[in-house]
Amino acid sequence: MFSLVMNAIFNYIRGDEYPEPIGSRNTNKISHMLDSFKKFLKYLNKILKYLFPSFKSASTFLFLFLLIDVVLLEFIVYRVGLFSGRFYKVLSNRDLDSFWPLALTSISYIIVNALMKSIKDFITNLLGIVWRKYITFEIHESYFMSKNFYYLQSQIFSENSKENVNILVDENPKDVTFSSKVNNRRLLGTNSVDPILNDLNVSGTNFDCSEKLMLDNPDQRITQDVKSLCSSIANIVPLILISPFVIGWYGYQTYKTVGYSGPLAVVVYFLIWAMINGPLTAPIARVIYKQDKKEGDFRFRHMNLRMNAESIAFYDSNKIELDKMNHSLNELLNISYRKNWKEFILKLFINISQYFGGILAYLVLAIPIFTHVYDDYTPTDLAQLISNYSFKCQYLIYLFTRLYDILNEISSIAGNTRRVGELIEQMNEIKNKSFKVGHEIVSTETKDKCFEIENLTVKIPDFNRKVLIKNLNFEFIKNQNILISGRSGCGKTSLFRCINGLWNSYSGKIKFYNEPRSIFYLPQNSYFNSGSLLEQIAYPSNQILQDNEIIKNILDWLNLFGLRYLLDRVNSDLNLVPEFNWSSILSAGEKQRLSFLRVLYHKPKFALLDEFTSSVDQETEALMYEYLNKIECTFMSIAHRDTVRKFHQIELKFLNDSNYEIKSLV
Ligand SMILES: Nc1ncnc2c1ncn2[C@@H]1O[C@H](COP(=O)(O)OP(=O)(O)OP(=O)(O)O)[C@@H](O)[C@H]1O
Repeated sequence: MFSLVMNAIFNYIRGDEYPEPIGSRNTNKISHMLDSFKKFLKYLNKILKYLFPSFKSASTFLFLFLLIDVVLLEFIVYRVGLFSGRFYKVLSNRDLDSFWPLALTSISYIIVNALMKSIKDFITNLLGIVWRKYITFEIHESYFMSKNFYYLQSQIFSENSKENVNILVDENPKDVTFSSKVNNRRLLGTNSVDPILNDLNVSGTNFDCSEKLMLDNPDQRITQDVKSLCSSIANIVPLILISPFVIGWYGYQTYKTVGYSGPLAVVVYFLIWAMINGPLTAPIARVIYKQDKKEGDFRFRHMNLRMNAESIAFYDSNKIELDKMNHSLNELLNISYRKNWKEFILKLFINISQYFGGILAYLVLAIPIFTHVYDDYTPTDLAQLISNYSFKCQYLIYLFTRLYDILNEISSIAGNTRRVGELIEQMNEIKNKSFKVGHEIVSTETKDKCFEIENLTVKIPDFNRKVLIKNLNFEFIKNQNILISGRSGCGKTSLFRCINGLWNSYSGKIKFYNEPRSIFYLPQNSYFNSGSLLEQIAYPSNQILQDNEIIKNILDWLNLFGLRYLLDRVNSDLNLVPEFNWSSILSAGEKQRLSFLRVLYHKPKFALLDEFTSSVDQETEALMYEYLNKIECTFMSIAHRDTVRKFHQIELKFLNDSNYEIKSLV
């Protein structure tokens, strides 16, 4: 038993089923094992809290009920197993008086047995569903909180300490070390990127570039890994808990019949079985992990094709996509073939051992029978003894192999625990560490000022930390619309990311004089979710105003911006939820026009607009800008066309070498 437990734990600890992390090959194996085991316990502890939120939770009751059912089921199985022996005796003796009661009792037991087994399966599945609900709801809560879904899927590196909080939204600078280093350099007149990065490294408050906030397939972890983790735990934990007692009981029963040789033969048989089975199973666990990963990649490719079907069709790049898709499929199939071969050898061995296990009881019993131990038994009693012993012996073998399977399943549970645990931990890190920036509002009477930017130096939050914008100073105030221009890739959207709080890879101050969340953003890529036309316009608000005036305005805007025909698609019902996906039926310009209605709907005082007219004609573009003025919205807009300059009072232009210029347009 000990070797079994050790084998299962070792399987997990040595990390065979996971690809070895780069750079870890030369590290001390023992400490790596201990480290992995500690991690496993840490993640398990976290997950157990989700599984049993309280003593009174539904999952606690279900689990206890399941445990009771499993114990009773073992008792019934034992009783049912002894019926054949009793039938042997009754039939050999031609004892009709005992036959009918025995037949009725056995039928009743069999019905109860079937009922208990079905209840066990039912509760196990129910528990799996309840646990999945608990974990997934909790994960969703964190995944959608603090924009975790964005950080987990973007190539963004975290920062390693609170000292790195570079956003300064009030009057008291917090990032003294970092800011002062940068400022000193600037005072000395050093403007190149390297000295700033060197300063970062020696100051001890550097970014932790080894810690990337990207996990592979977070969607797979939430949708699949959680599901299989919950059902595996529901399946095996009750069995693990009762197995030692049931094995002890059957071991004792075989001992009572034939002495030590009974349980000893089973243990020896099982140890040989485990020694061969172990090396055959471990490589399969490795392959399963890789296969899961390849399944995720393959599914992602199909999803990607679905999302970008039109672009790919326009490029006429079917061949490239087909090659890539088939390449991904081939990788998956190759692993599946390998797994199948490995399973063939394992199953061959399992089948041989199962049949051998079937005759083991008779081989063991042959010894006392041929050495005349049971000479005083009548043939009928001997037949009953052989039947009973054969059942007990075979069931004991079954219990050992079941325990072995359970322990092997632990490595799959450990794998899923790790994947789900990593996700939970990563999300907590984003929440607790300094990754997300908390915006504060500077208390002031000047409500006409939206924010003020002081000495802002923005870096790309990747490994290289390239500086995009250096020492930027400006303020965004009412009725002073700002045009942001500059060559592609110079950092225009990145400035919005910093203001929004998506990136905190910057130094300097962003002082808000209005609630930061009241600023309305129109991102470069229009986004539409499923739902009614009204929901698309009211997005991102989920409390939709339905009064007559608003509806009338919406109908006017749809008319004005050439989107009236969209009403035909929803039977003139703004609240109708259509079958189609808005993103796939709208043209790029229509998407921009429909997104723009969101600004009109929300009427924000301040808005940040990222190339929101790049796909519409100039006439409509002018109308859109005029409407912004009409609703008295002050905006900063990123745009490339000269024709929009007249709608702005200030231009912030990004130049080469992270420099910029600000000029008046009036
Ligand atoms: N998550 C990211 N990880 C690494 N680099 C990034 C990331 N997001 C943006 N970048 C890089 O940052 C630079 C600035 O990007 P940004 O989106 O701000 O450009 P932009 O000026 O808005 O360009 P465009 O006019 O083409 O939209 C680009 O070189 C881009 O590749």
